[in-house]
Amino acid sequence: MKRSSDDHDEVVIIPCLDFSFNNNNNDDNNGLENWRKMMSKKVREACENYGLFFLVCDDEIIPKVLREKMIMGMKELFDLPEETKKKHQSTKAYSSYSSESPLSPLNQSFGVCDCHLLQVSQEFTNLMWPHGNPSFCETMNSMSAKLLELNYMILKMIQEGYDLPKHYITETEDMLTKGTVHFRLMKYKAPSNENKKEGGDENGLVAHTDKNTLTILFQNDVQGLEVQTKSGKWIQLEIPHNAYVVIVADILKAWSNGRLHAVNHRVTMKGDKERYSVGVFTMPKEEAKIEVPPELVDANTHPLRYKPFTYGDFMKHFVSTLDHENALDAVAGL
Ligand SMILES: O=C(O)CCC(=O)C(=O)O
Ligand SMILES: [Fe+2]
Repeated sequence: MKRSSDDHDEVVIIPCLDFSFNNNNNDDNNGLENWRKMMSKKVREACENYGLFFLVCDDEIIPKVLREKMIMGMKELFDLPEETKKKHQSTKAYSSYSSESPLSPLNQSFGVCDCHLLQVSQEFTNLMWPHGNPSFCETMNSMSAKLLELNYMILKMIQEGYDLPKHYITETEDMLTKGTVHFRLMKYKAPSNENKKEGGDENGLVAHTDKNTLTILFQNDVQGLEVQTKSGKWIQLEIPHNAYVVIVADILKAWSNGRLHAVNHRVTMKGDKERYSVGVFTMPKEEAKIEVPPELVDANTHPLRYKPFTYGDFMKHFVSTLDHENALDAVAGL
């Protein structure tokens, strides 16, 4: 468990789950199966209660050195001239370079769609560097593939946490995944001196819920990610060194009939250090129908909140309104 606090001293304990199988030294299969069952319940509880959890793991899941290489490579990437970075453009949503904007004056980001495919990361690094950058290409590709695998594993555990019949797990997996995967690299500048003199901090990323299924993030050790508790308070997360942050997004909230909490979050920059973060965002296919399993509906305690909808319709509505708070209810709310 890790503490996160805000200015009003509300202390919220965000669960920190250790996914290292080796730390659970069970030789027999039953041990592993029991471990997974127990962990699935913890994952479900954290996602229901907080809409997020911290995850730590051993090198077998994601090597620490890969994480370090990723952050180092990102520094080099964001240091490239603006005109080079702007070459990464696509008509697809969230798949281009975005420089600082009035809404996010400190934030630059690269969205790379399906970066776990080698050809995609090669095209990206060949575009950014005159001779490519085989080492960073390999790092990006490997990191996105590992985060994607972890993302799918957590999605499966969430479903197992609800003890749904086996056939659902495969069907839901097809529904919740199998779409494009967004890999995002972000840099947040430290707030300007002028702002610091006034003791202020600055908006790194505006408040939002994620519009995909499940997000995994990690950062260099500069804090800045804040979440809104169910009681409405904003707290700054103290993300443990080497931990990942797993965030429930809107599609999981809808699928689970509102049981899983899509947590509102934002980035606020303080201090004088730059922050780098990386995220993998899984999303369904456009035509995938998001439908609540009947097992998650209970007339008394959990009446049906969402009618079936396609991911494409939801995104079309969101992109045209940019209404973060009400997009889900507007499209599917009952
Ligand atoms: O930089 C971060 O830690 C958060 C990024 C985020 O929330 C997003 O890209 O949706
Ligand atoms: Fe987000």
